[in-house]
Amino acid sequence: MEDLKLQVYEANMDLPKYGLVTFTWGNVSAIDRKSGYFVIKPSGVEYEKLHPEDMVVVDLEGNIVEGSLNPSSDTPTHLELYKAFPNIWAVVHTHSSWATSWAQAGRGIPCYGTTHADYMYGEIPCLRCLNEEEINGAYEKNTGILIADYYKDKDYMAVPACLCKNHGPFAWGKNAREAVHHSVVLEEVAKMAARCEQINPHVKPAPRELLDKHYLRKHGANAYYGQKPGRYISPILS
Ligand SMILES: O=C(CO)[C@@H](O)[C@H](O)COP(=O)(O)O
Repeated sequence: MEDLKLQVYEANMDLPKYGLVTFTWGNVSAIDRKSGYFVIKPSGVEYEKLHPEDMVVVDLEGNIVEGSLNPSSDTPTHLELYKAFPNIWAVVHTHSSWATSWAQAGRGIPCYGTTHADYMYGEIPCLRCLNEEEINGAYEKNTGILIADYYKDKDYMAVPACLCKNHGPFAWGKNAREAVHHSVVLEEVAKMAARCEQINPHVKPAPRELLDKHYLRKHGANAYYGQKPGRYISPILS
């Protein structure tokens, strides 16, 4: 687990490096699928005071397996995503300001150009706000269940990120580095899309041919994790 702790530490340190976090508003985790243990940033620890040995190891029941600090408050959300998405190995949550602005506005981010299309096969969805019972219950767990439920009939790697209304963005990937990369892409396309709509309020999403051209040439319809041909269900095709 020491290697995974170092990977997760480095990925967490990339959050301030890429301007995705203010104070401690973000966390990265990654899972060892053999043991079912995942490593996550400790709660409330400033990045500049963070060390690899501070990372917390948690099992898929939510028990702390290793570590003296409390795991991120978002641990239950990460946990639900690892249970629901067997082909992911890392999760990132931030409050990056452009993506969080779309989340607060309750809007998904349309694909307006090839920057978006290269990584996300269509609109980045904004999921509904949790209801009163979900908010007053196990909020973070319910956030993970909401995301898992949205993607249950979709290819969660075709659009490896989403927005949770009145909260913020979550992203995932095949390792911590890729999950952070998706978070950076998300924040950049959120910024571009907001400005695009300011410049031209009547702007339309990019044509489907452009989306297909850019996404599929990079990822292919079944590029991810050996998915069976014909099984491919993208968020916008289902
Ligand atoms: O979404 C939230 C709070 O609204 C959290 O993501 C915090 O922004 C980070 O919490 P820790 O990881 O430090 O517990």
